[in-house]
Amino acid sequence: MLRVELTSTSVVLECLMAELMRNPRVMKKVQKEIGRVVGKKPQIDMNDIGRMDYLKCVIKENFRLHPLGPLLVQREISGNISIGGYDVPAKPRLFINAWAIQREPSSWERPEEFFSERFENNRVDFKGHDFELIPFGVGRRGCPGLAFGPGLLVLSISLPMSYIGLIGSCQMMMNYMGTWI
Ligand code: HEM
Repeated sequence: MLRVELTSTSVVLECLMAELMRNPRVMKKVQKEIGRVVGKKPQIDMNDIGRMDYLKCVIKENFRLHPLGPLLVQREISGNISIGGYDVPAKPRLFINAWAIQREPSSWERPEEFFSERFENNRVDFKGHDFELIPFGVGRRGCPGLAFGPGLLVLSISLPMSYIGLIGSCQMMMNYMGTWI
């Protein structure tokens, strides 16, 4: 199980790296923030993570555009229900399409664009209370890795980037992940 779940974090990280390479404007902003908060310190701590507000927006935007498994959230329906005017009988398995929900134009302006600033001064989070952003699922069967999955991403991105730049960090991360997968 641990092997699989570390793989999930590395897949998300890979998408994040790709988005940073595709969006040099965002990458520069992230590098600047990391430089300001971490500088050349040999270690980063929880206080540093708390101060990287832009990186958090970037991570949220990455979760929005690239949910790990678009149909990973599944539920069995316990009783007859009605959803959006459709009657659904008890028992069938319901696949919740996070990919479509997180690109829904009525919830997100310019949904196809990687625009991290949309999360600045925005209460929407991925903790399972805002149903327009559900990369970790929701409710009792939601992902228990929520507590540290995003933290792992911040650490993985910020440490290598503050020293050796993105390309080097990509290689380093891939090597690092390779030791776990
Ligand atoms: C960025 C990383 C991760 C993402 C995006 C992610 C996403 C998800 C999603 C969407 C689900 C289904 C939730 C639902 O049905 O409501 C899930 C389930 C689960 N995740 Fe994660 N996950 C991540 C990392 C982790 C980590 C690091 C761990 C553990 C160390 C973990 C452990 C689990 C377990 C045990 C379940 C099954 C929960 C259940 O069925 O009750 N995940 N994950």
